[in-house]
Amino acid sequence: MIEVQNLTKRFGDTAAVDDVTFTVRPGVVTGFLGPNGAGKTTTLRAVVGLDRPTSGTTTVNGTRLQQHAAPLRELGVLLDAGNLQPGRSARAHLSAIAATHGIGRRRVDEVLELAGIQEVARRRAGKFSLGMRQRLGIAAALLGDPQTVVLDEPINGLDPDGVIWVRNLLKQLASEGRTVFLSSHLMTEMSLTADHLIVIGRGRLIADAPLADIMAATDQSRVAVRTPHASALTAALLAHGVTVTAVTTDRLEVSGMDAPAIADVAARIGARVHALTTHATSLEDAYLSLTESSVQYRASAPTTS
Ligand SMILES: Nc1ncnc2c1ncn2[C@@H]1O[C@H](COP(=O)(O)OP(=O)(O)OP(=O)(O)O)[C@@H](O)[C@H]1O
Repeated sequence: MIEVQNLTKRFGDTAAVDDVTFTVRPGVVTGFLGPNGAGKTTTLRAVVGLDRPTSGTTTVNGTRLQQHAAPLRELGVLLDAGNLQPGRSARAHLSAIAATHGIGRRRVDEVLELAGIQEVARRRAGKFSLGMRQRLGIAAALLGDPQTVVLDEPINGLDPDGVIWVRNLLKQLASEGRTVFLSSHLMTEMSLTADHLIVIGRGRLIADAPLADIMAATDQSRVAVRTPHASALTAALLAHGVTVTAVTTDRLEVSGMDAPAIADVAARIGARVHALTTHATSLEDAYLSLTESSVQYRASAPTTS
């Protein structure tokens, strides 16, 4: 369990994190989302003891991290996969970390195998691809068989196999009753992996809820309609109070009514329909609507000439 209580972290005049309180519970995968500069890394650095908060507290498994006798056994961390000595082999890297906690060679072999890098264990980590470094970083995070894991962007640079591996690994860790907290900018992957989401923007908490609730609260599902009778169907649909957008002369986008109901309206007025395609709300839609007012760095829309 991770408990963040009234966490504030200032850098000069900037409040990178501003009075944030949340709990990350065991047994589920919790995703941490927010626009660039929202304060995610600052929060994670405070949680893992790398930064001292300006005010507020963070605890891991009920205790301040500094007070744990063997922190690696409590908390596994992946914050910066590039942070390793390039001349060392993967095995030497893990062995050096293991030695600080009296963790034996057998566990080093176990995590090398778990991360799928035992074949390259003797190669210099400096020669590793980003994906292999990520795997090595995750192996290091799991060395102490920790009850809680914190991973910042763990799927960066991974190939599709690697992405699926991380997804299954995190779900497995959660199903064993561990606390799993990860940040990622990759919405589709987050929606496939996380059960619960914590969202921050401009240093403040925006949402702390199950993924399903966040998706349900932003029902932006829409139906694409292909019809040679677009104007007659538009008029009939508008009479039902739904929103209709003409995409091309024979394509409409409808929100506020599901596909069967649209088909019924079309049948009643004798409008032929060639295709009806439902686009469900994506986590990206839900996320954008949640963070709309808290995006600090938004690119302006491209202009068309
Ligand atoms: N060491 C630092 N010194 C000064 N300002 C900092 C420092 N670290 C972070 N900040 C500022 O704090 C704010 C939050 O940054 P943070 O890196 O925590 O955001 P983030 O959500 O992790 O962003 P990203 O998604 O881009 O990684 C930003 O305005 C950033 O410029």
